[in-house]
Amino acid sequence: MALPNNIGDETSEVLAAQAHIMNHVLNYVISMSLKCAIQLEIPDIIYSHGRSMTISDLLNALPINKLKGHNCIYRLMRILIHVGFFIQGEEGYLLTPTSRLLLKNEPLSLSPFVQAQLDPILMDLWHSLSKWFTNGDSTPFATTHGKPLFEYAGDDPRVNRLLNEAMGSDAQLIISVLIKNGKGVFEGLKSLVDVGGGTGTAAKAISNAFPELKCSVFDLPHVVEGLEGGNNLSYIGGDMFKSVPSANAILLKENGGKVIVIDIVIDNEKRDNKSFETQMFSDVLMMVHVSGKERNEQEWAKLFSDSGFSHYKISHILGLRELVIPM
Ligand SMILES: C[S@@+](CC[C@H](N)C(=O)[O-])C[C@H]1O[C@@H](n2cnc3c(N)ncnc32)[C@H](O)[C@@H]1O
Repeated sequence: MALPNNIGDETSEVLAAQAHIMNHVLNYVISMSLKCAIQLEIPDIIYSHGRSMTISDLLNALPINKLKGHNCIYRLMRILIHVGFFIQGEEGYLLTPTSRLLLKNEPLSLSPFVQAQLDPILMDLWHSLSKWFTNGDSTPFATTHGKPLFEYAGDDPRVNRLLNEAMGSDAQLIISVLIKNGKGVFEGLKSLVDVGGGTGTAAKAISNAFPELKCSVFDLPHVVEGLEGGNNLSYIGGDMFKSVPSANAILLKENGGKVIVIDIVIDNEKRDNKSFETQMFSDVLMMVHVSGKERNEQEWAKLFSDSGFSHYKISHILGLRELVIPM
């Protein structure tokens, strides 16, 4: 598209297109600034301060080279305030509900999720996405040092911990909402296995809320190695592709045959809203990280019917995730 000579509608269109490109391409500035703030423990420092925190107080409290301080921290905070992670009050910086959800000791903290998503081990996968599309072999994209990401984690304790903590932090909120608002889901169950249940965040919460329910966490051996269960909680290591029929992000399966899926259902009707955008993010993320996908309702329906279920119920009680129960 050549730039027109006279300033008019077409020029505005090109300028708007340029701004559109810049905004989307530079979006990583926000994620990476947030990651930096979390690594410097800025949310925790402001929280511990107990009231608005001036930039001088923040600089004094930060474990940074003071020569790099004032101006750069001010600029880092300015963008994070702009997008709603902090508030600039009259007397200094304050937390928002979003930054509270990033505090280290907050039970529902999403900090581990942020750290993992923005870790080079996951970010690197994106750099070879186009190469994968064009190369001649048929390997699934998501390989890290030649292995699927979750398998590779078995060779690298840092990545194992990073992924397990990230998955757990994401699961904590969802499962507490489900236990609070969807108690009926677990009624009548005697035993339940959380397939791909990570280090057991969800199963632990369920086993505590339902002491009569026997819960097992099933995941790859390196994920559950050394983990100890309790009265009604146990850990089993194995490969779901060998011993359990195909499962998705979180699959809870009772011995009697009830299947409970907590996952995204892509909703094309919501095309113009934010949650559709997040569903798209998640779908492409699944493609790149684990050669997986998010499904729309028709695709879920086909999966269930191919697996021998005649119908299913979708309940919208979990924000971005849905509770999907095939019957
Ligand atoms: C997206 S995470 C979900 C974790 C957990 N459900 C949670 O929400 O915290 C997927 C989980 O599946 C596990 N996984 C991947 N491949 C597996 C396999 N072949 N057999 C068993 N578990 C597997 C991973 O180790 C990981 O813990």
